[in-house]
Amino acid sequence: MKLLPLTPDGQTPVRVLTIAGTDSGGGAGIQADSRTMALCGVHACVAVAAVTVQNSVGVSGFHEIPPETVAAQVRCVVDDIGVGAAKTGMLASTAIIEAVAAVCTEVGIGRDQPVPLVVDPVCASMHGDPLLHAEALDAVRNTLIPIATVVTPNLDEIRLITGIDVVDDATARRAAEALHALGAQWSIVKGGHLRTSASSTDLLFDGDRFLEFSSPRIDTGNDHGGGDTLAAAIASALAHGWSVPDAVAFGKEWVTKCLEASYDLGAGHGPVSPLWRLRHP
Ligand SMILES: Nc1ncnc2c1ncn2[C@@H]1O[C@H](COP(=O)(O)OP(=O)(O)O)[C@@H](O)[C@H]1O
Ligand SMILES: Cc1ncc(COP(=O)(O)OP(=O)(O)O)c(N)n1
Repeated sequence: MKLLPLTPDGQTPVRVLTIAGTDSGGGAGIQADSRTMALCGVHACVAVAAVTVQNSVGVSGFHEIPPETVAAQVRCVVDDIGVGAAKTGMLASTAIIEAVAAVCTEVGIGRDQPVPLVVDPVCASMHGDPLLHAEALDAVRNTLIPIATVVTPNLDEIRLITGIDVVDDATARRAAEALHALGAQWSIVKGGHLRTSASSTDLLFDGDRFLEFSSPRIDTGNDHGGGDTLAAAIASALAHGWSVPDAVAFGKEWVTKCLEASYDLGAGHGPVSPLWRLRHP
C-alpha cells in the first residue's frame, strides 16, 4: 500500500489533533487514535473529552471533562503547535459537543475552514454500552455533523442519527445522502457491520458522486477500535494535504492491515493493531 511520507529525523512532522475519550483497555478512543497517528508518521495532539472505565468486555462508566476544559485543550494546541487536521470521537454530552463545535469554528477547524475535521460520531461501544447521552443525538445532528469535512458513522450510529436501517447498497446510499443533508461535506457509510458479503465495502458521498472502497472481509472477532483507527488514518492523510477520496482509500487499506494484525486481549474483543507498521520495510 502507499504509505504517508515520513518526516526525516529531527524535523517537525505534520500534527493531527484528536478530541475524544480515553479507553483504559487501550483498544479504542484516544489510545487507538494516538497509536494510529504515530504509526502513520504524524504527531498526535490530544484533547480529552471523557475518561472511560473500559476493558475488552465493555464500558462500565465514564467521567466527562468540563466542556470549557475540552475547548481550552483545543485552543491551546492550535495556538501554539498548529494542526493540519483534526478528528472527533467520543464527546459524551450536548454541552461538550457545543463547546467543541464553537472552539473548532473559532480556531479554523471544520468544513470550509483551513483545517479539515473528521467526525466519528461515537454513540456506543461495540458491546452496546453508551458513550453518548441519548439527549445529545440532536447536537450530533444539528451542531457536530454540520461542521464535518468527513463524517464516519457505523451502521448502529447511522440508525440512531438518521433512522435508516442499512441492509444493502440502496439503503447505504440513502444513509449517505441523509448524512450529507445534515451538513457533512463528505459522508462515509462503513460496511464493517454488514456481514452479508465476502467483502467489506465503505461508501463515500459528496452530494454528487458515490465512491466505493472495498477490502476482503477479515475473519476476526478482534475488531475493537476499528472505527477510530479508520478515522484517525483518514485525518492523518488529510493533514498531509491529501484529497478526501485519497485519504479514505488510505484509511481503508490501513484499517484492513490493522484488522489482519489484530490480536486476542482479555476475555472479549481484542484490538485492531497498527503494529504491523513496525515490521514494514
Ligand atoms: N471483518 C472486517 N473485514 C474487513 N474490514 C472490516 C471488517 N470489520 C470492519 N471493517 C472495516 O473497518 C472499518 C471500521 O468499520 P466498523 O467496524 O463498521 O466501525 P466501528 O468500529 O465504528 O464499528 C471500516 O473501514 C470497515 O469497512
Ligand atoms: C473512548 C472510546 N471511544 C470510542 C469507542 C468506540 O470505538 P470504535 O473504534 O468506534 O468502535 P468499536 O471498537 O466499539 O467497534 C470506544 N469503545 N471507546
